[in-house]
Amino acid sequence: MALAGAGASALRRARGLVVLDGVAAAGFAATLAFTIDALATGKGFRVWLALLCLAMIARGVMAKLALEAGAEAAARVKAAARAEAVTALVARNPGGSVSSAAVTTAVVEGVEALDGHVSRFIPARFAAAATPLALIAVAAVASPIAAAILLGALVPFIIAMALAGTAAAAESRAQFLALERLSGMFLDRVRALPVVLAFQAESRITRDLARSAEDLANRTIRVLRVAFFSTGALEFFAALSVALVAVYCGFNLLRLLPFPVPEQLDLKRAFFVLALAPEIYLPMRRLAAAYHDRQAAEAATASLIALPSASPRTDAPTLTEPPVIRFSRVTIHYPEADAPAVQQLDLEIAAGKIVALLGPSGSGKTSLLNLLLDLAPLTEGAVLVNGQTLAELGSLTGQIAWAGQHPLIMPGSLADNIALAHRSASRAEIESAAERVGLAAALSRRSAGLDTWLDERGSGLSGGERRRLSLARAILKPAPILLLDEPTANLDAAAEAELLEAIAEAARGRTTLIATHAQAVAALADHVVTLA
Ligand SMILES: Nc1ncnc2c1ncn2[C@@H]1O[C@H](COP(=O)(O)OP(=O)(O)OP(=O)(O)O)[C@@H](O)[C@H]1O
Repeated sequence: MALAGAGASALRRARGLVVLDGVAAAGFAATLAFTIDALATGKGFRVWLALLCLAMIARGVMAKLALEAGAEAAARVKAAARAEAVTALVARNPGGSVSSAAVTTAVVEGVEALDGHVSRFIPARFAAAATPLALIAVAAVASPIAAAILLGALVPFIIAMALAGTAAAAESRAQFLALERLSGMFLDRVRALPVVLAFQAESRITRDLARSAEDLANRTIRVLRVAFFSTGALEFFAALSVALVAVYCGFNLLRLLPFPVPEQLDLKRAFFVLALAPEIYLPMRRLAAAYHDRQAAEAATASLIALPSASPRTDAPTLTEPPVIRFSRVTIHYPEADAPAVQQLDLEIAAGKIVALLGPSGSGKTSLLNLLLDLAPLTEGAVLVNGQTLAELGSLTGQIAWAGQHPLIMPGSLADNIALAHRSASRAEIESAAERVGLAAALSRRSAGLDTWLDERGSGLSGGERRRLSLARAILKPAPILLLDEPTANLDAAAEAELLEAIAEAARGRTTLIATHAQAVAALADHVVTLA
């Protein structure tokens, strides 16, 4: 995912602040050394103490500002990543399929995992690269030998960091995959809850979920174990090098070193080096602490990259009249299928006329409707609207009223669900659409009428009522093209006869394509095409 640019200025600020923090650390060590020296000599003690306090305050302020800048950068990167992932999903390639569980985990947990990487790891990595060597160079001004000890001790520290990082990478990836598996499983089982209950599979599903949850817990513990071990090793080397410097400074001050050295430290220089030593390791310890954030982000990024990407579609210019639609030698071949769903089809729907598609199940009727909705891939040929190809025009979906075979039902009232197709419809328009498709009888049985609450499964609606709801949406939406997919399936002959009038009325003044098995519906058409 190309997230370059998002949060870049906040990140630059965070990096600048961590460098300034290094400068303040040197200032703190210097003022501490001079304060101690002034305490011994009695000269300028108050001035040095005031400067020491100032250095401490400056460090606190800089740490706070760096945290804020890191958090701001992370918030911007996460917002950009989420927007990019959602745009890619909405504009995904027609006919491609993505597991909704993988998408949910990638967009929610995956994007969230970028937080620590941007807010902590990136500034910490910059500080670890820039500060330790600069501070060792500063320490060398006071004591070249202490600086050499600090430099030498950096080597095992860096090796320990690299080893810990490699071990953590594999564990983090495994943990993220376990999380993805558990989220996917949970989402699927919640969706299929009525089926689970109907087949009395609750205990088996509970066991499966418990196993997945335990797997995630075990993998999380392994990640934590690697993190604790690596932190322990790093703290050991940091403490060891500070101790070595302390021993060297102490023995040098007391002139008790068992070997000759070319320098003699005084109290001021010894204190300066001693106060500076922990500061040299601090950025690397912070980096090690933030290393898990990087691993988590890497594991999550793999899932984000796996999401399909497609450039957002442009919308076709608004059609003021029902258009002529022509399918010219159209072939639809789904990427996963062995054979094409539709091959070399020629078909023209005159402006404002109705064409019915008849044909056995699987002959490609729905696929042809889906082609106009950008939901099926155009493998060969062209779809022309008023003589222009869809590729030239852009997406027509905003100008199509559509009643599909499996209407999407959102949690909300029946009225809200009808209005999904046309958000600005008035209550009177919604009521009229519901009545025209014969929902009135169904509504009279429910005390709340159009305000009857539906869950996302549409529980409580019969198959026929779902069809009617779908048709009501298509009737409500003012669009010059109408696509109906099996509008009378699941209805008995009497209900079908009732709906025919509503369909004929809905098609009036629109270019209409109806996929159907019903001869009565086909009889409404100006032209009937039978697919092989
Ligand atoms: N997303 C898809 N990926 C792969 N194959 C698909 C996809 N959608 C449809 N197909 C296949 O394309 C062929 C045509 O399917 P389509 O749904 O268009 O037929 P249909 O005539 O509308 O069938 P029905 O009358 O049962 O609704 C079928 O073999 C189907 O399995």
